[in-house]
Amino acid sequence: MFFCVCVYGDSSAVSGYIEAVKRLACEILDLMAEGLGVHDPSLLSNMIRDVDSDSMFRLNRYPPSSFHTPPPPHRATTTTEIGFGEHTDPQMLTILRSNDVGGLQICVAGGTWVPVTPDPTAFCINVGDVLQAMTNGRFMSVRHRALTNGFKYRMSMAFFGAPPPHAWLSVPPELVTPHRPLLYRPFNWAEYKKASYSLRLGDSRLQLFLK
Ligand SMILES: O=C(O)CCC(=O)C(=O)O
Ligand SMILES: [Fe+2]
Repeated sequence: MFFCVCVYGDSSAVSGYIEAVKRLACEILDLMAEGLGVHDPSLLSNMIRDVDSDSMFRLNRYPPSSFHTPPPPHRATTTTEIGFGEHTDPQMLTILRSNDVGGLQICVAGGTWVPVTPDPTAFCINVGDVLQAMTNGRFMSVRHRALTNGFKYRMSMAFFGAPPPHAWLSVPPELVTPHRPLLYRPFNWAEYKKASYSLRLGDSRLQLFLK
């Protein structure tokens, strides 16, 4: 069993944190756009800066596997379980931070799951589906999942930078060339969210928007 709480910013500690990671997300997006040679480097981050941005903050708490099924007395370890099933984050960019308990894994080419070393002093940055679409596939949304630990609680907090519901997710013209034609048809975040709700967590949503 896994618990998650979505927070829309109320206590000053939480809203201070959200403001700081939002700024970080915008800086990263500006650097990404600059690196891709996009003429207006704030084109991506403006989506998150917009007052109507649908960004969200989530706290995840994964009780240890032994919380529900204690290991038999002769065994020192329990098996790990899936705490958060495999998925890609639908938004643009995720700024994730966890306690010192491992569990996050990312899926690399060939379908191998690679553990991310837990570091409570570091941020893990995930590219989400919308950024994949807006960069015409230059940055790829990362498939990931979280396992529970045998004995310890894993806690994580994630800021999901998202566009306003009705903004068109347009691809900068510099990223569309004869060699790299447009991958996805134009859509907005409201449409994408609606499509996501009709699918299962692990389904590949972007496929529905291929041109
Ligand atoms: O807890 C984690 O490390 C991953 C959480 C996650 O993928 C999510 O909240 O979307
Ligand atoms: Fe995620």
